Amino acid sequence: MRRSRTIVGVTSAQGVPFLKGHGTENDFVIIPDPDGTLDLSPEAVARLCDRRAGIGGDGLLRVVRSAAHPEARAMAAEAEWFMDYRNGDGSIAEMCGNGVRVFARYLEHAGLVEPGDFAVATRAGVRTLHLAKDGGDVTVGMGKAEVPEDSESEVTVGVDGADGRTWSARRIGMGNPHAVAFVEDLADAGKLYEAPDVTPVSAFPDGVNVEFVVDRGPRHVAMRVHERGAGETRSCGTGACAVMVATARRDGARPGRDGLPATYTVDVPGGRLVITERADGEIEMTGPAVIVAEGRIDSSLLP
Ligand SMILES: N[C@@H](CCC[C@H](N)C(=O)O)C(=O)O
Repeated sequence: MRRSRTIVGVTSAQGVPFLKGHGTENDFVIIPDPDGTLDLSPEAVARLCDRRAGIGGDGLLRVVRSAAHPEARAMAAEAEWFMDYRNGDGSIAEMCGNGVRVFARYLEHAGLVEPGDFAVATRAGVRTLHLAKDGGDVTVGMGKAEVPEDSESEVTVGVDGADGRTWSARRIGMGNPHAVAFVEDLADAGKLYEAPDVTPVSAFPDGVNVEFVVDRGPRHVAMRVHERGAGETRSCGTGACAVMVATARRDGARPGRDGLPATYTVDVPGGRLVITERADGEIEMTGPAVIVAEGRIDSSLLP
């Protein structure tokens, strides 16, 4: 991709600029809106993310200066840029782990950050990122996982007509809500055309992302995910972190023992993520992030 040092203003006569990127095939429409002037309704987001009539994406990343966004102003001293993340159906989510790596790659692509360490503001708080100099993988500090004392839940699939299956699941918060179920075979989750039923419903007042996990080897698992607001996707970064934490708890691999971090490889349909829980409980995720296209949005999609 050609590297650019400027952001074109969103009021350009030829249409609003966009880019497309993905992290382990979790794909995003990226819209630079540094001054936060774009009125991005849920309907507009859903149109842009539509895979047939729009650009297509699991979600959308609006790139806004923290100082220009009411939800991020308080974080502006720590992080210049705010990731305004939206799910493909237009709903708002607190955090996106693959998205924040792609967001960082965009900032580098646009010449807004240099490789090395920097911070990005998200609805889940400030996240620190490390961009390697060679355009390689991106590492993000995802914060600490929330594992409620009583985190037992149940996940049921089969609401799409297949035979119903139910598994116990663990609730994990990674800034956004997750339910992690260990299964014998990833195919057991079925087609996932419909959202799995997750109980108790009261534990997930804002909906939930659901991960299905199988073992692949020592400290190595594979997962599928049904994302809130997007359906089944090829990857979910926060979901992979939730899976890592649930698996480490199951394995008794608590970090802090001997002062050593616990590291797991998590395979997703779209690639591989490496996730570490440090001795202090901080989760770090490393994985790819690429920009694949850029262009301008027709006014029919953003009237
Ligand atoms: N794909 C993301 C998660 C996006 C948000 C999620 N669908 C939600 O509603 O919480 C990731 O990589 O973490």
